[in-house]
Amino acid sequence: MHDSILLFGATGDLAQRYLFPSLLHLLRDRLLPENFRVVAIGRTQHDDDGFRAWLRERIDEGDGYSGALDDLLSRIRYHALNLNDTEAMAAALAPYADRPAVSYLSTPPNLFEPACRGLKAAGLLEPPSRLVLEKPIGHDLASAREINATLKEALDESRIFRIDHYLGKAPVQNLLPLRFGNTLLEAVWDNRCIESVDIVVAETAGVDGREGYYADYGALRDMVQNHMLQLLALVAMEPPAALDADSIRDEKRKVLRALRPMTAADAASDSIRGRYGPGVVEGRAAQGFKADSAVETFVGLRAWIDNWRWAGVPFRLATGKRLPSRTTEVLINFKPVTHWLFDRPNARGATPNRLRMRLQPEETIELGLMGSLAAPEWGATELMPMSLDMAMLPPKRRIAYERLMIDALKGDQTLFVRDDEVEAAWRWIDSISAAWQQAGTPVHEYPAGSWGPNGAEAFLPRTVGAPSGRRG
Ligand SMILES: NC(=O)C1=CN([C@@H]2O[C@H](COP(=O)(O)OP(=O)(O)OC[C@H]3O[C@@H](n4cnc5c(N)ncnc54)[C@H](OP(=O)(O)O)[C@@H]3O)[C@@H](O)[C@H]2O)C=CC1
Ligand SMILES: O=C1O[C@H](COP(=O)(O)O)[C@@H](O)[C@H](O)[C@H]1O
Repeated sequence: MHDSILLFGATGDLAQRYLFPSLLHLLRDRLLPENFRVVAIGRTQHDDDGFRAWLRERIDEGDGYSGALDDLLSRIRYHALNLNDTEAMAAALAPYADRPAVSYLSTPPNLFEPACRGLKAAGLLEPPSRLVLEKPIGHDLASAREINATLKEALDESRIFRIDHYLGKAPVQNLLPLRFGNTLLEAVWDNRCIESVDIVVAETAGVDGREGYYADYGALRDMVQNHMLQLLALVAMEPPAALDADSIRDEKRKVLRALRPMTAADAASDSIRGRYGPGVVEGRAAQGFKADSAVETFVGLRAWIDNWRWAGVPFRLATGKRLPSRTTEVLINFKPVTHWLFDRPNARGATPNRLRMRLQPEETIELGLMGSLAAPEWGATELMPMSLDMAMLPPKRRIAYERLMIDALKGDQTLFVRDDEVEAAWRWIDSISAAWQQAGTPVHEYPAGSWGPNGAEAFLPRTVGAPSGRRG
C-alpha cells in the first residue's frame, strides 16, 4: 500500500467536503499506513501552519475521536502552486518522489494535462506511482479521447484511476453480489421476465456555487454520463468470468457500447429536459437557476440496450436538482404473471413483482410480491401486494471517497472507470446532445420543489419519493 498522497485542489470544495474528511476517518480507524503523509496543493497562498489552521476551521472531527484531526494535520505539508508552471511544480514536488505516491487531481479537467507535465518533471509518475482523476473526463467523446491520450503518454492505464464516486457507495457495490450471488434473481434477470428498469437520482440541492460548470455541463453530462450509466451497466452487464477489475470493466463496457444511439426522431418520445425556476424545497424558498445556455437541471431518458438479454426492455433514467426529496434508487419492474387466476368481484388486480434497491438516503432492498391473507370477515381469501423489506446495515456508513482512496493507495482498480468505458458512455451522450440539437428539444421550466417539468412523470416511477416500505 502506498503511503504518500499528493492532493491537488486541496483548497477546493470537494477536498473540504469529502476528501479531507475521508482521510480523517481512515486515519481515525487506523486504516492508513503508519508513515502516511499528505502533500496538499492549491493556488491560494498559505504556509504549512496557515493551511492547517484554514483546514481545521472547515473539518468536523466528529464526537469521541479527539486527536484524529491533530494527527491528520500534522501529516500535511502545503504548497501553493500554479499547475501551468511546470518548472515550479518540478522544483517544489521533486522531493516527494522519494516514495511511490498517489497524485489525486481534484481540479478542473483543463488542468490534467499541465499537471501531468509537472508531475512527470518532478519524477512523480514513475512506476509504481499512480494518478487519480476526478470527473468529468472531458465534455464529449472527442475531449475525453484527448484527455485519455494525454494521460497515456504520461503513464499506463494500470496506474490511472478515474473516479466515479458512486462506485464507492456500499449499496452500489452490493449490486453484483445481489445479482450473481442469487440463483433466484439471475434466473429471471432478462427480457423474458423484466418489463422495465428505472434508475432515479433525485436531489433537493441546487447547482449551489457551481453555476459556471453547470451552465456548461447540465444534468446529462454531470450525472448521466457517469453515475447513472455506471448504475445501468452494473444492472445490465453479463456475469464476469472473474471478479478482477478488467473482467468487470470488460462487461460494463459491452453494455455501454450496446446502448442504442438516440436520433432526432426519438428525442421527443425518449427524452425530456427541464430547468428549475423559483419555488419551495423542503419548506424553504429557493431561487431558480438562470443560465445563458440552454442547459437542463432535470433530464428524463428512455434508454434501449440492443442485445439478447435486454431487447425491448426500456431503461428509464431520471435525475434532477431541486426536486422534493433526495432519493436514489434502482427499480426492477417484472412482467405480470402470464395468466391471472384470481379475478373475482371486488378483488384487486395483480401487482407485478418489483425489486427496489434504494441507495439514498437510506440503504434498503424491497421485494414486492403478491400473497394472500385469509380473512374470515371478508368471506374469501383476498390477494394483496406484500413486501419483503431489508435495511442494509453496513458496520459503519462511510463516505464513498474513503473506499476509493484506500483502493487507489492499494492499487485496486475495480471501482475505477477505464478509458474505454468513459469513451463508450460519451459516445451515447453525444448522440443525445446531437439529437436534442437537431430536434430543437426544449428545456421546460419547473418550479423548484416539484418533480420536474410537465411530462416528467413518464420517466419517473410512480413510487418515487415515498418512504421505504410504503406503496406509492
Ligand atoms: N464539488 C463537488 O461536489 C464535486 C466536484 N467534482 C470534481 O472535482 C473537481 C474539483 O471540484 P471542486 O473542488 O468543486 O472545484 P473548486 O473550484 O472548488 O476547486 C478547484 C481547486 O483547483 C485549484 N486550482 C484551480 N486552478 C488551479 C491552478 N491553475 N493551479 C493550481 N490549482 C488550481 C483551486 O485552487 P484555489 O482554490 O487555491 O484557487 C482549488 O483548490 C472538479 O473536476 C469537479 O468537477 C466531482 C464531483 C463532485
Ligand atoms: O458528481 C456529482 O454528484 C453529486 C451527487 O452525488 P451524491 O453522492 O450526493 O448523490 C451531484 O450533486 C453533483 O452535481 C455531481 O457533480
